[in-house]
Parts: sequence; structure tokens; C-alpha cells
Amino acid sequence: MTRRARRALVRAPSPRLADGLVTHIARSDSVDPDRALAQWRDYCSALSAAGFELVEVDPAPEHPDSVFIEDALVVVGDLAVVTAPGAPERRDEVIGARAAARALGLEVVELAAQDGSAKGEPARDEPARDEPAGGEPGEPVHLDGGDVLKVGSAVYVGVGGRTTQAGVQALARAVAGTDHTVEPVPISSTLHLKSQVTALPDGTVVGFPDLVDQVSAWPRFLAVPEPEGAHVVVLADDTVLMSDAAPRSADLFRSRGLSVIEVDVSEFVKLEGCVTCLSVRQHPFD
Ligand SMILES: NC(=O)NCCC[C@H](N)C(=O)O
Repeated sequence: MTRRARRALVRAPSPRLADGLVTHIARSDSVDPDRALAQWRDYCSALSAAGFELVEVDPAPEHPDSVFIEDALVVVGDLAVVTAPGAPERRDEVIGARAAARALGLEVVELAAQDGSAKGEPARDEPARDEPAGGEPGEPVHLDGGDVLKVGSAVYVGVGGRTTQAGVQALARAVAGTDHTVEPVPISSTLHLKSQVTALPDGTVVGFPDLVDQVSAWPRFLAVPEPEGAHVVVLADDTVLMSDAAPRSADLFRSRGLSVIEVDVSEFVKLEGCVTCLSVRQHPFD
């Protein structure tokens, strides 16, 4: 197994953060860009303290949602898939994400080129394997990284919000040369799949049941007592990062033997963000 750097790509928040998209929640009139910047710095410090090498993607102040870098890039091992975001307003965010992935020497593939169309850059010449079925003919390829939940070698992809079935199929083609398999998961109650569930280091999927479309879809599911408790970033085999707005969920994780680092991400929550979407992580053995 190749040992990779433990890295996190991050992107500084735009001063126009308050103009970001909201879909499932009411728009807040209290988004404070200075506070958001301070929270983002603390979030970055927490990743650094946990041993991640931080890689800053060039800021995109003209794009209010650009701080949510996770939506622009999916990293699987040494492969970086440049996404095709579902919201037209966010599509150009991939330009800086692509440049950063190339600068790191990752193998960069374009999701938009994986549907056989002439869009994007040439795809890697890989045969499709274990491709999820479905997708209407002519359906556009869209996928946000926030819909992609990796649990071991399984890559679950939320479909029904920003990501299309054609996007899922394109991702399956993109990762066909890896040992990961892609599985679609229908979603309707949240913006992204990872808005409703994430996974602990042991693969247990965690979610706030009222916001999970289908709890029974997850073989190992742990209900958390607060909505913000559904979002964890795995920092190590025994450590997770999460919002400080879910203390009872944090205690639940600690009772399972995990160390829990808590950060304030309240300004980003006002734009439907959470801890996961503020970075793209690359783990040593991912
Ligand atoms: N992966 C994520 O959870 N991304 C959050 C994106 C929030 C942004 N306001 C959006 O609607 O696209």
C-alpha cells in the first residue's frame, strides 16, 4: 500500500459569502464575513493540529460559495475528480480546484468528460466497470462533492438534489481503475447526502433520523441527538472533527472511544454548509 501525505485542500471564504445559495433553509440576514473568516482559520488550525498539510486553493472572491471546496473536487487515493456542480452559479469554482489538484501532482480526471460527450477535457481511457444503472438519455452530468460519502471502498453518492444519475455513472467511470465501487443513494430532504449522514472511522454511518431519507438504507446506522451531530470529518482512526453545536452527539462519540475536536462553523451553517464541505481531505491509506 502506498503511503500518501495526509492533506487537506481548503479555500478562503469569499467576502460575498452572504450571497451564497440556500435551498432547504431560510436565508439568514446575519451572515458575518469577518466572523466566517475567523471560523475558517480556526477550522484550518484544527486540521493542521491533527497533522494535515494544508493546501490553499486560490481564493475565488467572486464566487460566494467557493469556501465549500468539497463540492468542486472528489479525491479517491491519488485520483482527483473535478466535479460538475449541479448549481450553475457554482460551476466555475472547479477552475481553481483543478489547478490545485494538478499542482499537487494528483491524477486529474474531468467528471464532465466521463459521459462520452465532448464537454470538459479528455477523460482517462478506462473501461467502465460496475456502473450503476439508470439515468435518462441526455440527462446532464452533475455531481457535487457534498453528495459523495466514502466508507471504506464504498462510494455512496446522493442523487436527487445537486447530483444526477448521469453524474453518478460518470463518477463510477472515473473511479473504475481504483478498488472503489460507486452506489447511488436517493435523497430528498437535504441539500447533499453528507448534509444528512457521514461516517465514523469504523464505518458506522451517523445521522439525525428526522433528516435522513431512509435510515434502513444504512446497515450500520447510529442515530445522533442533534442535527449538527450528523457531520463528522475523520481526522484519524480514533479522532473526528465536528461542530461545537452538538455537544450530546460529541459525548456519544466519546462514549465510543473517539477523541472529538469541536469547532464553531455557525456562519457556514447559515449557508447550508457544515464541517465536511470546508475541505477536501486526502488520507494516507484512503
Ligand atoms: N458539501 C456541502 O455541504 N456544501 C455546502 C454548500 C452550500 C452552498 N450554499 C450551496 O448551496 O451550494
